Amino acid sequence: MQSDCDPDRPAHPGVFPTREARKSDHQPAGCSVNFPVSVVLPAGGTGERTGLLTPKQFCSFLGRPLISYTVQAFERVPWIQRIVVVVAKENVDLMTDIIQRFQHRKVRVVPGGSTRHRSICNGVLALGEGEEEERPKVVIIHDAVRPFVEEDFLYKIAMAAKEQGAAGAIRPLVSTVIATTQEGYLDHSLERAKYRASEMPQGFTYDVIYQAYQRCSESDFEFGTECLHLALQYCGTNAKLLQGPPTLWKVTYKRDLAAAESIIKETLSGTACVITGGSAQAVTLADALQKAVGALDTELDVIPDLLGENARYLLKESNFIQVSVNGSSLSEVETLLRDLEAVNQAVLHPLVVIWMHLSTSDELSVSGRAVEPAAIMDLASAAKLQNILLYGIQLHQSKDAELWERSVLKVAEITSALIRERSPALVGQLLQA
Ligand SMILES: Nc1ccn([C@@H]2O[C@H](COP(=O)(O)OP(=O)(O)OP(=O)(O)O)[C@@H](O)[C@H]2O)c(=O)n1
Ligand SMILES: O=P(O)(O)OC[C@@H](O)[C@@H](O)[C@@H](O)CO
Repeated sequence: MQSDCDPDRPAHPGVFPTREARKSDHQPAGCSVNFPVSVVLPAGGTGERTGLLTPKQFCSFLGRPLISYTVQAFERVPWIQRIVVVVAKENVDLMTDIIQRFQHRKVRVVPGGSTRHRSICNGVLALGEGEEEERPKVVIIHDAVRPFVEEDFLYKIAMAAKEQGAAGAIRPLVSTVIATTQEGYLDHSLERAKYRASEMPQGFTYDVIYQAYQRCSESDFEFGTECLHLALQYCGTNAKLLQGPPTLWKVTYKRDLAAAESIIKETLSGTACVITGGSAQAVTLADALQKAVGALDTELDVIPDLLGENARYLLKESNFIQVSVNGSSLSEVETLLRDLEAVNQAVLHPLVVIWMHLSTSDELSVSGRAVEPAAIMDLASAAKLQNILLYGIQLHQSKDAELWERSVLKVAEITSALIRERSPALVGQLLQA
């Protein structure tokens, strides 16, 4: 086996799923892959261009580092067997902790190198360390700071890489590329229509990318930024280029972190389920809410309970609205919280639970509060420990149609904001609509 790309790279013991474990992975319709595919996620950089001390791949969004979102995007693809994450030596333990904390599978951590190519090379070598038959047919290489990648495009890249030996994602150029003189003047500009931006993911047959790194120069390792070029230059393999979706962008500058957080929050706030308990007034509120919140980009499913068929919502939903009518008991939402804790779905991101208290009798509207705020605050503090964000909204069902409509619109606005922002600051608050 050739010497390391980074001579002082210590092999990091990793555990890959056994062949038997792999066979259990089903393959979704439309993406049937009949050859082994592994992934290398270069994550060994320092993220200088963000201006932050924390490398961008470890910056947290909703309590989880960016790299964990990227790993999740790959580990949920059933035809991907192994994921090698390449991090700076000083971050190997941190990455190992992230894998354990967020219960990532199929992942091995490998120390990176002083440049991106050296890191990627270390990852490729790690994939070749097992028996020959354990080696992947195709290696997908993907910057760890590009978290928004979907299975269907990965499938296209993997299939093209198997056919051609190499494949890469491209996107149209936004700005024109120009060459400058030594003195900082325009030398010439390139005809933008003839060029494309090279993005990730890229795919290679294992032999091509392995040989490319065997044969490339020190200058390639030190200054290169393009694996497709290495495949062409050193293996004569001309990559198939596939136009990817706009979501393949790379987190590079500080503003990109804010953009990534906004997309993550948007992804989590698309749907919610309203549990009515079967009460007629709750159903009336839920139906009105469904129309109002729908207009605010969150789709609501209205269900009476989480029993039988409806239990599936516990496993697929990130946002829950428990409607309670009159009474001051929190028992229904306490039951919901217990059900959510039992399915342990809040490992990867915080769940939102909104307790919506609808008072329909006039005397309660006079007192203004049917529930002691301290009660919901205590419950919310306990739920927060399970990464569940509990909020309260109180509203009164007015007999005045206009007033009722205004209340429902206000509840819809508050509900959408709570689901979208997932703000820790409002946890346990009993908001009045
Ligand atoms: N020695 C290096 C340098 C970069 N990368 C990884 O390659 C990907 C793309 O590189 P880039 O966006 O340039 O990341 P950084 O090098 O961290 O950014 P900067 O240039 O701003 O420091 C990132 O996931 C980065 O962690 C790596 O694995 N090893
Ligand atoms: O140069 P950086 O390390 O910022 O990013 C790496 C990019 O060059 C690379 O991801 C794509 O251009 C495809 O090779």
